[in-house]
Amino acid sequence: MSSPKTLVDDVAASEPILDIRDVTLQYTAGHLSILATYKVSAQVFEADRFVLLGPSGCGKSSLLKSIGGFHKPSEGEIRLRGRKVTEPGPDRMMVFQEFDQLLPWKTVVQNVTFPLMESGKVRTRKEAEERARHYLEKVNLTKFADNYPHMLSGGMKQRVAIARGMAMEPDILLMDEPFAALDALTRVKMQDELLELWDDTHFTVLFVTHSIAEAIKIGNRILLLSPHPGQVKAELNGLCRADAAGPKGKALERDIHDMLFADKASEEIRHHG
Ligand SMILES: Nc1ncnc2c1ncn2[C@@H]1O[C@H](COP(=O)(O)OP(=O)(O)OP(=O)(O)O)[C@@H](O)[C@H]1O
Repeated sequence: MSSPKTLVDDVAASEPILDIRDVTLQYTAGHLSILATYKVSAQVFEADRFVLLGPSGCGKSSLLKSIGGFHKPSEGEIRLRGRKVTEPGPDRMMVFQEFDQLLPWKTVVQNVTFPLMESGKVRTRKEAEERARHYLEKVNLTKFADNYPHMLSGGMKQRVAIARGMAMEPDILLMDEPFAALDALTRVKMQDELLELWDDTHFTVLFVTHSIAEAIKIGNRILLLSPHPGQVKAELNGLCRADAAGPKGKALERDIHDMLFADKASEEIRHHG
């Protein structure tokens, strides 16, 4: 009789969509060289809700920019479906924290159709419009399709950005603290909506946050990065959504907090000891 399959077997059996291999990211400012991440490795698989979690300045945004093709690693490489990432492309769509990521002179639906037409993802304007309206419906914005961005709340603008990203049907959606600038209630609502959207379409998403609670709520996997320069501290797999809001979620939150700040605590002990 064969032994039961484990999560590890499943992960090993499938090819990763995104393969981050020993990625070191560096900036140069004058004579100064700033290390943002050091030898970070991770693999993201189809339909993962993969969260990059770490304190401010640990290089989360830098890593996302590098995956987006905007920043070349000084060491290591990033592969998307086996191809080395060297430049931006429509196979990786980004959603940022800022509310000004929409084109203010275009309506909501035009903001979604614009990259579809520009990238040649669809052939006709009609096809682009149909696809845009389909995704706007998914984020509950049908009624606002013909409004301009300045007529929308922050949460609604983020929904448009999500619809725009999803309409491109990318290999992976890259989200850089997309809800961080929202008020607490809207943030919770948007997290719930994102999960509902995932239940509906099972898209692959890489989600950056520095909120432990948000990471636990959103992710089925979490990559924990150490403070600056970001290095992999731990990888948490097989997280269960049903546990996130209960006592198991709270215990995990405490464990993650301890893991993230263990170095700081031991440093403080060294300093004061
Ligand atoms: N364009 C840049 N030029 C020089 N240094 C930069 C640049 N962008 C980021 N850095 C530095 O790289 C390090 C990582 O920054 P990054 O913004 O990637 O971190 P982060 O984890 O996303 O932080 P936060 O959560 O605050 O957004 C920081 O020390 C930052 O000062």
